[in-house]
Amino acid sequence: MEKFLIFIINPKAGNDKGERVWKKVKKELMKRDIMYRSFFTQRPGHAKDLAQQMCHMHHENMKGIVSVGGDGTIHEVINGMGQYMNIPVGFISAGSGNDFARGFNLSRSPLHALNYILSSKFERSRSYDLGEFRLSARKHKPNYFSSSIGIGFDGEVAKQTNESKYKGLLNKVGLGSLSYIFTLLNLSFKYKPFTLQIRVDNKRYVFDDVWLIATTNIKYYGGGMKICPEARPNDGQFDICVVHNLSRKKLFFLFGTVFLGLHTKMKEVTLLKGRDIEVIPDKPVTMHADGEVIGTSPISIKVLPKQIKVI
Ligand SMILES: Nc1ncnc2c1ncn2[C@@H]1O[C@H](COP(=O)(O)OP(=O)(O)OP(=O)(O)O)[C@@H](O)[C@H]1O
Repeated sequence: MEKFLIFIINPKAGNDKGERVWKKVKKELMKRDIMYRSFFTQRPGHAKDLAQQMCHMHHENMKGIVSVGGDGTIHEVINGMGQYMNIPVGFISAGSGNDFARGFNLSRSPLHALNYILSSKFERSRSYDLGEFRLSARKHKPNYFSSSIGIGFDGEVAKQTNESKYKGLLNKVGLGSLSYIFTLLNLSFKYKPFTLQIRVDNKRYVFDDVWLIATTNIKYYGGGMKICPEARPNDGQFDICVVHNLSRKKLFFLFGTVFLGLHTKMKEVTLLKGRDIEVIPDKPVTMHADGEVIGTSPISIKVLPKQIKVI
């Protein structure tokens, strides 16, 4: 039996861009007479279930599994793959942020990315590091992330935006990204920083007045911010950025400089590197993994070197 590609499409990604991107991709696949199967997600969490079912049923007949959507969709696909992480994954950008494409050096143009996927030798896909995390310090079963985990201010921005009424309204008029800026501005006057204990490999640190901690596999974050400019997805470790003792005025300065990675020069920014990380704030703070809200701290994070294959 000829091997085929599986596409998992989030039609709602990028304010319905997923559906539009898929139409173009499908046309190209038909034109080139490519063997594939495709599935649309119908709800949050569905991409994970689909990936799990497809890997279970077709792992022997599959060339690869391609996620069409944003960072949240590929996050779910990877979490559904479980024991089948040896199956190569592809990514066609249709989200609003698409840091996965930036960080893994993939084209953000859907048709270029498709072209690249179709011409690649799947068995020779490169292996990259993957993140494993457990909530409540090692008691929970592991979940995975490919790009980053954000703890604190940005976790709260993600949570409050998703719960807001204005996100839906702005999405309808194609201005969904503005909803994050609204929440960010609002929270920047209200957010209460916290004290943090963090263990990175065998070293322990304490930081006061912490706004956020980002643990990243790639340098990009939140739609192109260079939060950890030295992060590489194949170096066997994570880069960590702790923002602490920051005045509210300087918070805006940080947002102005982070897209170029120049925030790292600020004395309020500490950068660390490590493989095995435990984060314990003095109160529960909201966290996201690859932009998806995952709950509240504490959390333990571990690098799984060369664990995923990216087409
Ligand atoms: N059919 C659906 N209806 C509503 N939400 C969905 C559906 N399918 C998936 N989702 C959810 O859509 C959310 C957003 O997806 P995704 O992150 O891929 O796009 P995005 O937010 O536009 O992009 P990015 O994360 O790159 O900014 C995810 O949380 C996912 O669970």
